[in-house]
Amino acid sequence: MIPVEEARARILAALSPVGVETVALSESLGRVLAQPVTARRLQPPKDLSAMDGYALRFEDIGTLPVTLSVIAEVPAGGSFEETVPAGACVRIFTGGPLPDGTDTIVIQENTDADEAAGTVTILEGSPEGRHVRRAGLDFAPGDILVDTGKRLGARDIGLAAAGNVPWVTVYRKPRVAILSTGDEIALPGDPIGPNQIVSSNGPALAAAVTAAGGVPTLMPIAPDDAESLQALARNAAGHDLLLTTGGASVGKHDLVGSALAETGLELDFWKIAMRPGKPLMFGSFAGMPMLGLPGNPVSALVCFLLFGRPALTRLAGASNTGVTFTPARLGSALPENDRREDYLRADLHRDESGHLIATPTQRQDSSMMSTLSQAGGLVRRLPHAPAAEAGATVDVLVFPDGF
Ligand SMILES: Nc1nc2c(c(=O)[nH]1)N[C@H]1C(S)=C(S)[C@@H](COP(=O)(O)OP(=O)(O)OC[C@H]3O[C@@H](n4cnc5c(N)ncnc54)[C@H](O)[C@@H]3O)O[C@H]1N2
Ligand code: MOO
Repeated sequence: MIPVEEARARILAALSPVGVETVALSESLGRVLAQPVTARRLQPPKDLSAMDGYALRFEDIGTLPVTLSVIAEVPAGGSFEETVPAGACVRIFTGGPLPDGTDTIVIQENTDADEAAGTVTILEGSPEGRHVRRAGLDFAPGDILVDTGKRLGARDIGLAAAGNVPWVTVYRKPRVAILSTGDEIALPGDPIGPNQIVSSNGPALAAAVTAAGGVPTLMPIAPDDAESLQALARNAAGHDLLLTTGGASVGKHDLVGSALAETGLELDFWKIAMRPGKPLMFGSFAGMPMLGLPGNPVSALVCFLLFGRPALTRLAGASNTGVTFTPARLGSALPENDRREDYLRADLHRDESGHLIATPTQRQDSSMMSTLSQAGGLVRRLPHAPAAEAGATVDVLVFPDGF
């Protein structure tokens, strides 16, 4: 059994990002940048007014009140191409470019306009340069707006758009084959015998892959015979990752490791010091990295979260392949831990003072999907962690969106 951190490091070390493609910015949400987005314009393109008011020469408002003639009107997108002389100003609106000669904005609330006379009286002044957004305040042509390895969110898409970038080069989405194994497994909705189990692993993993930015292929369920298993696994060739579930343990019917080894599986490791998830295996098969998840549904999904998701992140070219933990206070006491690293399903809530409280579920059986679905995250207990009282600080892996 190898430690959890070592298992993840070995998986990540064996993977490299998939190829790239260029997509319209409007289609790029959640995609990972393979080339930086660089600005194609100066933003703002000119010195602009940040307020509705009057653009004037600061030197004209040394003594107040003062009446200036209003010689033009400049809305956002408009312009006044002449130089504003001393004693004059222009009516300007938020986003309007400052004409030459002006350097300061006085907001309209601090003025008294006489439209018939074409004048405005400045009642209250502004410091020099007030309410002016300088050209290039946000960015200049050639500036890197969003860097390689970032998963694009709405804010990044807005920034790229502001930089006049309509296309972006991103990694293509990793393709993941999902092969559930076991004679007892049936697909949801299929005719089902009294001793059969409905495959929760396939649909759950497909959803988890999609939520993590991959494209899942649900393969047919492999029965517990070596030949069918080998044939179905070979059919997955061409995917960027093969996920299997079940058949990973030591029982007579646990064939995944042995059957695939006969047809070229090169195993990197099998068995990790973790609960749930001990029989996890990792290797390469038919040119694909292969992650063999345990059959127990909670074990399969927890292993996906801790190893499959970082693997997908690496394949997708994203830089944040780590697993992030949040400190929380234990809602109930825990006994000391043995040599396996534990991941306990836990209810998460905030107390009146805003502290995150994590209360491990009473029953942690790795077949129980109900407790996994109801939990908010996993409490991590390191190997040999001492007994902990309620209120002690623990690390929690909060379930990500879509998981
Ligand atoms: N003697 C030992 N027995 C077991 C050990 C061990 O170390 N020594 N490890 C246990 C642990 S821990 C786990 S986890 C399981 C993992 O076993 P397998 O990966 O071989 O999984 P299976 O035996 O095929 O199935 C286990 C369990 O999960 C159900 N299952 C399988 N596939 C699905 C699916 N697609 N959807 C829903 N449920 C599924 C299956 O019916 C079994 O009940 O081994 C322990 N045993
Ligand atoms: O590690 Mo198994 O995953 O405990 O059920």
